[in-house]
Amino acid sequence: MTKEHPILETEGLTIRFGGHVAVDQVSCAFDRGTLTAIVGPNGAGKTTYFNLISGQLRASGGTVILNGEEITRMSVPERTKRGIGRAFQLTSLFPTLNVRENVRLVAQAKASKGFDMLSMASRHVHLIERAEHVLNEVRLIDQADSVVSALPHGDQRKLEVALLIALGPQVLMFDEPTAGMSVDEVPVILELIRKLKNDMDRTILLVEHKMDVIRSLADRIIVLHNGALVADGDPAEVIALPVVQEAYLGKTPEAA
Ligand SMILES: Nc1ncnc2c1ncn2[C@@H]1O[C@H](COP(=O)(O)OP(=O)(O)OP(=O)(O)O)[C@@H](O)[C@H]1O
Repeated sequence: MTKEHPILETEGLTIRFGGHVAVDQVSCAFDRGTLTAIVGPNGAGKTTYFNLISGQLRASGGTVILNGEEITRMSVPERTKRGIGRAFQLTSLFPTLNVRENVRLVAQAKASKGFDMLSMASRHVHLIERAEHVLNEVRLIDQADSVVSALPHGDQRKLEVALLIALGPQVLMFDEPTAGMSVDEVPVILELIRKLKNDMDRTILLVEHKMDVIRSLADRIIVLHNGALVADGDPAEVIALPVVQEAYLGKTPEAA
């Protein structure tokens, strides 16, 4: 069997802010059905690298390729349409609407291409069913009638994941998904990401500082430092690298 081409690639991806090179010639390929954690010290360029992939920032140089198509100069909506989904873009889409309506609206936006083929009524039923399915998947069904702005923080984060799933992206990007969560909320989000990962069609990129989260989820770790890719490989091997332990995570191997 021939190997599939990577779903996502960056080639020499670079961005400069004035004289500062925040992402420096990063070349990396991501295979379908994998979860890659992106680690590195504060200011290493992780979020900027995400912004270049999702389209919030335009590259100074290099390319971003999705499914063999160059998307480097496309807008965020164009990239979203092609299959790049990023959790934070969807936060509190319509804070005054309830949870179910928020998910339905995203499902509707996703399905809008087929508008002429379905009657309004059957289409509406289908979208409601799709919303219910997604809310079951993220265990938010009991909050389906709650107004988003009144949801507890943990449930808002679950809704972000629900909106992402409703969008049906091929590449799912999470930037510190457990940041600011209480200890009992963290396992719920991790379990959701694990479930997404087990669906082989989904490719996940995760920026994360917590090593226990990375250990439990990642198939691969890449390390950025001063904007450059300095390590890439199997989690156990990358975590054990002295350079990661000492310089990037500030811990001894025993403590990490
Ligand atoms: N819009 C911008 N204008 C100028 N400098 C920027 C901009 N965005 C990011 N930077 C700089 O680029 C570098 C990389 O920042 P980035 O936020 O990507 O790091 P990070 O690895 O995500 O850090 P953290 O772990 O703290 O979130 C930093 O030096 C930051 O100050």
